[in-house]
Amino acid sequence: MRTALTIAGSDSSGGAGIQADIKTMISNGVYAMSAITALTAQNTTGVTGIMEATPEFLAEQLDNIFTDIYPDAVKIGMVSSSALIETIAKKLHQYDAKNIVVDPVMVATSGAKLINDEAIDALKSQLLPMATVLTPNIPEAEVLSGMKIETADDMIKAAAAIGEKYHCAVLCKGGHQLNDANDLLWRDGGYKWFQGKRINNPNTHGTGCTLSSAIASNLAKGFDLDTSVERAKKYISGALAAMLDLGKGSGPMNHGFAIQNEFTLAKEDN
Ligand SMILES: Nc1ncnc2c1ncn2[C@@H]1O[C@H](COP(=O)(O)OP(=O)(O)OP(=O)(O)O)[C@@H](O)[C@H]1O
Ligand SMILES: Cc1ncc(CO)c(N)n1
Repeated sequence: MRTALTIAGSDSSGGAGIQADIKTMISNGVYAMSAITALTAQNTTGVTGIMEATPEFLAEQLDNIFTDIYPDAVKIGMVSSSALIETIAKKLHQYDAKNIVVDPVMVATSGAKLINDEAIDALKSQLLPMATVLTPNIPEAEVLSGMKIETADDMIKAAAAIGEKYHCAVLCKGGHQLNDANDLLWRDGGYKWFQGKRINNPNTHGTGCTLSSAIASNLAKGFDLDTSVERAKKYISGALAAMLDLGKGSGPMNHGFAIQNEFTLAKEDN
């Protein structure tokens, strides 16, 4: 079985972060591992607290993972401080990690800030150059490119500027802001649109985490980047279309839609 690692923050409400990543990885057929950068106390209405891991303890988690079950792909999500970013960059270099998907998490769906300002420079200088693919939404692409994004053409320009600067592929997500469910992949000097059918579901907590983990899972399985993005879009569309409705805010998706079949008896039990 292929293996994938998420390096991210825990979401106590289970819809985003580490929990979304692990659910996504299982559903996409890979073995999931995690190195936790921070605990968050949050639910669908907001984040009330963040407790960071120490850089030493994050390093220890990564040492245990890489020296035993080597991950075929790595997804990086919420990393709130420059010390944690430096630790991740050092360890991924040391273990020659492959297929690195960086989701430059800055703000939660609920609006809470998940990265310190000082960490954005470290993210740019240390993590982006290691990425196989980077998955910013529009506000994140604006911060990383320094450009305002108002049109689909601006998405192409910003993705190209980021990709050329940091030598990585860039998937700029139209998401809820601009282009409905159409995402732009820039790589190797060219670009391609991935058209998604917009699903009328207000419950989008953790969509960014889920998409990046689905891409990592498919890269781990040996699919090329275009195919991995295609398959990840199909997975997230299915999870949104399952129309789970939990919580008082923007709720989580049903990550398990693809594996809730007659063998799990999940449908009969609910
Ligand atoms: N209503 C929707 N219908 C179909 N696809 C959607 C919808 N909303 C988002 N997506 C898709 O979900 C994926 C994640 O994109 P999104 O822009 O929501 O990420 P994000 O803003 O980083 O998420 P988060 O709020 O978790 O940080 C993208 O492929 C996007 O096109
Ligand atoms: C831990 C965590 N990571 C990422 C996000 C972004 O949705 C979130 N809400 N929580």
